Formats: sequence, C-alpha cells, structure tokens
Amino acid sequence: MDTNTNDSLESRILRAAAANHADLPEFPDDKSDLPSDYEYDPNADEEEEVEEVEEIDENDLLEYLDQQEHPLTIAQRLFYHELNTVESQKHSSSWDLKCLQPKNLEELYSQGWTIADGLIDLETLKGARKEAEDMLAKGAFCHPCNPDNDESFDPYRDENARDDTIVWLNPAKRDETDISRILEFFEGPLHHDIAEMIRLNGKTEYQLAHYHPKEAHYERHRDAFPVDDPNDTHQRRVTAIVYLNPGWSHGDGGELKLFGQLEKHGLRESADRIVQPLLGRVVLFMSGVVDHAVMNATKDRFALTAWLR
Ligand SMILES: O=C(O)CCC(=O)C(=O)O
Ligand SMILES: [Fe+2]
Repeated sequence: MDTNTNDSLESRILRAAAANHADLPEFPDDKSDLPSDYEYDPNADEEEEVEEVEEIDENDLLEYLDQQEHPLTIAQRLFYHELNTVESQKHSSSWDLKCLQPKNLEELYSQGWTIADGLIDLETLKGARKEAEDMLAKGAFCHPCNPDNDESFDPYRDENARDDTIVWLNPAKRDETDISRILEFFEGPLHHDIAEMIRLNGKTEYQLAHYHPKEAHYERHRDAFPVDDPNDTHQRRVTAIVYLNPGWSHGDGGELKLFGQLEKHGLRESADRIVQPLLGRVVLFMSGVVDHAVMNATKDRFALTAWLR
C-alpha cells in the first residue's frame, strides 16, 4: 500500500475547507465595512473575550469531504491490500476466518457493507432478548443526550435525529448472561475476522439500543468521518449490529435503511437497501462510509451494536 495516500482527518477537513472557499463569507477588504465601534480599547485584555464560533454542521462537513474523495475509496485504504499479493498468498492461500465468509469481507471492501445470518446460536439470542427486556423494565436504558449516564456524550450532536434509548455495555464485566456471550462473540471471532482484513487501532465500543414502538426512529446519519489514517484511534471504522427481535416480519417496520450512492469519483451508482432487523442478523458496514437510518417500528426493537476502531 502507498502510505503517502494516507491522511489525517484534520488535514482532509482543511483541504476540503480550502477547496470550498467560495462558500465561506468574504472578509471585508475595505475598512469602511468594519463596524464603526472597531476601535483600539486599551482595557480589552482585561475583559473576558467572548468569541462567537460558527459550528459547522456534521452533515455539511461530510458533504464537503465526500466532494473531495469518495468515502469508500478512503476506507478501502484501511484494508490490508498486501494480502492480495502473490507473495502473501505463497505463505497462506486462504484467509483464516473464524465466523465470516470471504464474501462478507469482499462486500465490505467493494460496497462498504455486508450482512451475515446464523452466526450466533438461537438460545443465546433468545436469552439476550429476554435480558434486554428485563433491563428495560428496570429502567436501565437512558436517552443518549443525558450526559450523566452517557460516557460518550457529544454536545454537538443533533439529538432530534434519534429517539432510541441506550445502555453502554462493558465487555470487561464478564458474567453468565447471554448478552455477555454475544459480546464475547463480537470481541472474539468477529473482531478477529475483521482485523484479518482491516487495520484496527482502537478500543471497541458496545451499546444496546431500544426503539419504542411507533415513537422511535433514527434519521439518516453516518457513524463516523471517513478515515484512512492507520494511527487514528478515535474514529469508528466498522459498525457491527446484531438484532434481537424474534418473530419480526414485514409490516413490523424498524428496518435499517442503507443509503446508496450516486455515481461519482469513478465508483458506480448503488441503490438504497432495506434490511429487516431479524433475530441474529449481523449487519456490518464501514462507519465512515454508509449513510443509514432506522424506520419507525410497531413493536419493541432491540439492537446490540459494536463500533470497532
Ligand atoms: O439499529 C440499527 O439498525 C442502527 C442504529 C444506528 O444507526 C446507530 O445506533 O448509530
Ligand atoms: Fe448509526
């Protein structure tokens, strides 16, 4: 891989801002444009400076970045391309995968997302659903904008975009629950297979989310900015979701919508995909690439998500 193509998110944002300078307000070049009270104030240093910073919306920033380069192309640089060389295949002709199929990793690379069914046994999934319902009854779930309960509270996030409630899960707290067994699956075989192909460099976050019937949805969003910097430990790289919804059928709603892309930067156009949140279904996508949304459901909907970094 040509490491010179890797770039920090900061420098990419700066370049995007520079390339879009036409959209930025012009600084007055004529002094008469300055406010008339723009005078030298000898006491200015003593006063508390109040600086107004215009926050750029996360979605606008993503749009700027997408104009510069296709986010999938950026994320593809996180894959170990050297595995596809003749030299590497002399040592091992097959990928050493514990749960995923090679097809899953190829789809993750070529389209940014993939789906795998049947990776976790049914009893574990049913048990986890029951535990999630018990946690809900005990009031363990909280709204993501509550900074007292949410360790990843982000004050700039648009909280109107989502109305699910969540619990952060700590895999270090091992117990005999089925939810812990699913976390072990995420931490063990799933993490192993993804790390075979994609450079991972940070701690995984785990979250259980509940969507209340009719009320809860999650608007179109992306889970991270696209990164290819192998040293970045902060941006989420891969989103892995397993659904805990037995007996789910069409008409129950709660689908995950994966938004397609228009043809651009030499990549083909792709259609939107609708994914049913079926018990045990695992959806994987590149966090900085795929825009997605959760539709309203008519029944309680639970999803356990891991963000691999
Ligand atoms: O539950 C889902 O299907 C997706 C949830 C989601 O997009 C998120 O939590 O960021
Ligand atoms: Fe998301």
